[in-house]
Amino acid sequence: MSEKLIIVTIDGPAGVGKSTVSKKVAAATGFTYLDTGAMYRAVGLFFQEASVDLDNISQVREKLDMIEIELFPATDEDSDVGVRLCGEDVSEAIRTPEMAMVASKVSAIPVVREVLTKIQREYGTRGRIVAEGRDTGTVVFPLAAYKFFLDAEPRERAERRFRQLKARGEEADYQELLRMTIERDNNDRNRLVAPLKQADDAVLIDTTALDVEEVVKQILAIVNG
Ligand SMILES: Nc1ncnc2c1ncn2[C@@H]1O[C@H](COP(=O)(O)OP(=O)(O)OP(=O)(O)O)[C@@H](O)[C@H]1O
Ligand SMILES: Nc1ccn([C@@H]2O[C@H](COP(=O)(O)O)[C@@H](O)[C@H]2O)c(=O)n1
Repeated sequence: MSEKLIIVTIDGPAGVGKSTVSKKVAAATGFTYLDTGAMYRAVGLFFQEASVDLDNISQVREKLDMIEIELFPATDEDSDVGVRLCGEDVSEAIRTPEMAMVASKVSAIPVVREVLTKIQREYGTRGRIVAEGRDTGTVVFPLAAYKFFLDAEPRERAERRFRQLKARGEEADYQELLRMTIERDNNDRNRLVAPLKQADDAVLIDTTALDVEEVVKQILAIVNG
């Protein structure tokens, strides 16, 4: 396979470390990092601001036709990918735990997935992509050369999100984060369209007892073969 077609997919549940690990793998390989979650968060923000009735599919379709999402690279490994929504920088607004819950709702709507999956695949045609999300290895890039599924205990993942928010100087309630983590897991795993699951040919890495560097090392050992 020519190198330009190599795509790495990293899927897994909320708070497991996909973004952190994916950015480091992309930096180490010189690949481009694709944060598919940021797209769903941006759609969620757009629908919320436009007071879209998520049960009104024709309204959802009409609003989807108006949306313009632009991702731009994170300034460093510790920052998130930037997002412009119809020209407005919403990079911070999409990163709240509340927006994650909204994203988890809109991501269950088939036409939303259809539109965003098409955009994600267009990114993929460039090759040399590290794509992270819930369905990048099962639906978006089923022929990806390397697929990984990261997992960890829900309490560990809520702990990680708690430490992340506190480190950013943000208010955080561990019990509420644990509740939201479990709710997002249920939404993502049980939806009818593109549910969160390990691709049959994905390498499972249980990160519960591993630190970030150990996870990145395991992935690079396989990708760099
Ligand atoms: N193996 C690990 N051990 C300890 N902390 C980790 C590990 N992996 C990631 N983290 C930390 O956990 C926090 C959440 O990681 P990250 O945002 O990458 O998760 P995510 O899977 O992208 O979450 P979401 O899907 O909700 O966006 C970050 O502060 C990150 O540094
Ligand atoms: N490929 C994806 C990526 C994300 N989602 C949904 O968006 C929510 C937010 O994603 P984060 O990775 O930024 O937390 C997530 O909870 C999913 O519901 C998706 O469905 N498919």
